[in-house]
Order: sequence, then structure tokens, then C-alpha cells
Amino acid sequence: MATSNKNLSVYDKTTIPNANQFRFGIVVSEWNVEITESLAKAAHDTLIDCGALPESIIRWDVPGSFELTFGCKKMIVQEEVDAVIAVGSVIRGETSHFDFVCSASAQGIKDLNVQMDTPVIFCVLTDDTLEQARARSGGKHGNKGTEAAIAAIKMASLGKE
Ligand SMILES: Nc1c(NC[C@H](O)[C@H](O)[C@H](O)CO)[nH]c(=O)[nH]c1=O
Ligand SMILES: CC(=O)[C@@H](O)COP(=O)(O)O
Repeated sequence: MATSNKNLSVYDKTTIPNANQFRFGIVVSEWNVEITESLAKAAHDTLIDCGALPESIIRWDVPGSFELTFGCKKMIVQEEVDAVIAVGSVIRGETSHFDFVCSASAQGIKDLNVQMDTPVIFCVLTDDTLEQARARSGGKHGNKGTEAAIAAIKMASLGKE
């Protein structure tokens, strides 16, 4: 199912564990800051809406999506968090750099989920245009930050019911 058929901001709180028992990390890329700030705000606000305490949400910023892997790993090691949300926006340019940044960030975050015991949520938009990114960070398709926050709560509670 494509994003166009599933609004990223729709969730049913009755199906989501209370987030008040968990600590969350949010690691945010500074590239395409208009997009990443919208994603990060939606993630933060959704965590709060689902019961997370403001003092239980820790935010760090990194230069770009390539650095998300290191930032999330350091967050897991240094802070006692129950889940980390990796926030980025990669937008295609003139060269193949887009492919390498997308692949590296996706593979790096996947590797953290294999190697570490703390879930890392992939909240990285990989778009061909700024219009596509805007549509998925608070536009017509909702906000991927909201989707990521819900995933973070569900993964933090996995096996703890
Ligand atoms: N072009 C984008 C980048 N590029 C920067 C890399 O992520 C990285 O910071 C740099 O190569 C130094 O290691 N990053 C994004 O997040 N989004 C882009 O569109
Ligand atoms: C995703 C990127 O790294 C890209 O935006 C950089 O642009 P370009 O490929 O034109 O150098």
C-alpha cells in the first residue's frame, strides 16, 4: 500500500500502550531542516499525546542522515532510552549521492536494530522532490513523524505487556 493510500498521521490511541513508562530519544538530521523540524515536532507531540513525559524525551541533532546511525548508537549507549527515532529527509539532487545517503542511513539503522537491544525507528523521508517531502511531513499524506512515534511506543512495549 503506497503512502497515498494511508495517511501517516492517523492512529487509534485505544490500540497504543501508554507511553508514560518509557524514555525516548529523537535524533534529528539538520539537512532539509524545514522537513526534519516538522517531522521531529510531530514525533514529539505524538509521544506526548500518547502519555510520554516531556522530561522523558531526549533530542540530539546531527549534520545529515548519514550521521543518524552514529547519533542513534551514541544515544542508546549514553542514555537509557527505550526507543530511538531517527529523523531525516533526503531529497534527490543532480548526482547519485542521493542513493548512497539513503542506502547508508537505511542500512545503518537496520544494523542498529540487529546489533543493539533498543529499537531504532526509521523516520527518514527519501523523496525525489521537496513537494513529496512536504506532503509527508504535515501535508496531504500526513506526517511520518507521527507514524514513527507510534512505532516507537509499540516497539518500546514489545514483550513487556
Ligand atoms: N543531500 C542530503 C544529505 N547529505 C549529507 C549527508 O547526510 C552527510 O551529512 C554528509 O555526506 C557528510 O557525511 N543529507 C541529508 O540528510 N539529506 C540530503 O538531502
Ligand atoms: C541527497 C544528496 O546528497 C543530494 O541532495 C546532493 O545533491 P547533488 O546530488 O546535486 O550533489
